[in-house]
Amino acid sequence: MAELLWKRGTTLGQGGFGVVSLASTSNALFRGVTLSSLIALKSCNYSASQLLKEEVEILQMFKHSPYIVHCFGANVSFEDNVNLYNLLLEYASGGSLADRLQNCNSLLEFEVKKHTKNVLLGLSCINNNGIIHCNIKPGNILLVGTDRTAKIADFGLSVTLEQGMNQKQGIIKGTERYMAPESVINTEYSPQVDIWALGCTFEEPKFQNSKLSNEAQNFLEKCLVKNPSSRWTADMLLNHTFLQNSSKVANTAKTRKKKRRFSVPSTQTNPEDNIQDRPS
Ligand SMILES: Nc1ncnc2c1ncn2[C@@H]1O[C@H](COP(=O)(O)OP(=O)(O)OP(=O)(O)O)[C@@H](O)[C@H]1O
Repeated sequence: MAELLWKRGTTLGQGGFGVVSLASTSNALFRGVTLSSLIALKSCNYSASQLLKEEVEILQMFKHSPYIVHCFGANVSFEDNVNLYNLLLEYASGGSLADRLQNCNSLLEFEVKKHTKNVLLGLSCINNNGIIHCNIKPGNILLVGTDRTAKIADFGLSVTLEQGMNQKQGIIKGTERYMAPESVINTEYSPQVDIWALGCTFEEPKFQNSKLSNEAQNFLEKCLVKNPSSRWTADMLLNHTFLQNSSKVANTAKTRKKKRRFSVPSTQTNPEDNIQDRPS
């Protein structure tokens, strides 16, 4: 099978499990997919590549979802006398939602609506296929293409439903400020932890603030229900009134220059804030 040829460029960022770099490719078409000339490489030392190998397997499951970052496979390179394991990913030219928030402090409600809808479509696909992401946060929502489509990335902490059910061994996964109460208190993991994290992603610190529309406020309340069995699922939230007619609202909002904004909690960038396999 044809190899995807690439040349490593500048570093885009550093995560808990590897370094992400920009790379240029020479293949215009790869395994039936038309490539842009740029991809992203998530690389780590080959000897510590188990988590990236698991991540590539999960990403391959979702290669047909437009709301999950596309993975072109993985390969090994020898650079500066080190064997590196590389995940070949679709490049998000818009950066992450965390970058977007850092640059603007708050988002117009129509933009929140658009991103929320896309993330929920991705989560519905993930959760209905038996996977729990476990690390939904602004830094793991990437904005791809000129239309800045929000896509879910970084499956480094993901588990299957079965693994989630058997997680009750004092093992905590996730990024603290986005972790659902049941996972912090009882190390309980179900698809509902992703919904809590989504709520935290778009929650305003002053949640009662009248700047939010009633629909937006009600939507967040459904995400942030303490009891996971009463928390709404991704499919239920996709039918919430907040997300209805989102493109129409986007146009109206644009033309009338509505000033309804979501400010979002400052995002954390310290990889040590990520908790992985930490005994409680
Ligand atoms: N496909 C991509 N295109 C563009 N930038 C990316 C891509 N994947 C990751 N990045 C950027 O690289 C940085 C590191 O990403 P990575 O997923 O490794 O870690 P993280 O989510 O920041 O941290 P952690 O792994 O600790 O949760 C992030 O800032 C992210 O925005």
